[in-house]
Amino acid sequence: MVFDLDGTLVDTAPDLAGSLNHCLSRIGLPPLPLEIVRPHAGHGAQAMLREAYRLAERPLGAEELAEQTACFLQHYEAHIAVESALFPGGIAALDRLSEAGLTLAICTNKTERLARRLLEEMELASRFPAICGADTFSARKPDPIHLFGTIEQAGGSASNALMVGDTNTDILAARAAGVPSILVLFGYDPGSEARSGATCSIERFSDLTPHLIDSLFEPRALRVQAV
Ligand SMILES: O=C(O)COP(=O)(O)O
Ligand SMILES: [Mg+2]
Repeated sequence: MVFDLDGTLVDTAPDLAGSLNHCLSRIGLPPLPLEIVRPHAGHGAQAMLREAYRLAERPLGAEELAEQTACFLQHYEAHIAVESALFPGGIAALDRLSEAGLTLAICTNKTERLARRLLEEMELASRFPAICGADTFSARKPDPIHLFGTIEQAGGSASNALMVGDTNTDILAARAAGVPSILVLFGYDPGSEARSGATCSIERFSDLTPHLIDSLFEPRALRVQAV
C-alpha cells in the first residue's frame, strides 16, 4: 500500500507556509495566511514561491527563483516537523492496515532526504520499508517509474499494490502503473481530474479499511454489478 506524503499522510502545510513566509520576509513581503498557501502546498517549493510572487504582483526571474528555492529548502529542512502532523485518524489507519498484513510504503515528490527526515522526526519512518522521493529513481510521479520502484523496494508487485494520494499527480502515476488509486479528499488539491481518475475517494482516514481495499481488487465485473 503506497502512500503519498504531503497532503495525504501528513499535513505539512503549516511548516511549508512557515518556510515560504521566511523567504517572503527577506524581500519585505508580508506573510501569506495558511489558507492561501494550503492548496499549493503539494506542488513543491518552486510552485509555492511562484504563486506567492504572482499574488504580490512581483516579477520573479530565474536567478531569484533559484536563490529563494535554496533559501526555502534550507529553512524547511531545519523546521520540517514543527507543526506538521498526521491527518486525523492517520495512526489508527496505519495500525489497522499493518495489522491486516499490508506492507506500507511512501512515494513522494519531496526529496528522499527530506521525506526521511520528516518521517524520522515524527517517529514514523520504521513503519515504511520503502521511502522513495523525487530523486530516488530516474523519474518522479506522475511517471510510473517512481511508483514501480517504490513497490519493488517494498518487496511487492504492481498486481497487488495500490496508491493513496491527494493530487492528480498521484492518480496519474497510479493509472500509468495500472494500480488502483484512492484519492483523499482532505488533502491539498483534489481537483476534478483527480476525482474522476481515481478508483475511489475517501473523506477521512476512518474510511480506509481492509474491506475497502479488498473491494478494489474484486474482478471488475463484480464491481460493476454491485454498482
Ligand atoms: O513536495 C512535493 O512536491 C509534493 O510532495 P508529495 O508528493 O508527498 O505530495
Ligand atoms: Mg501530496
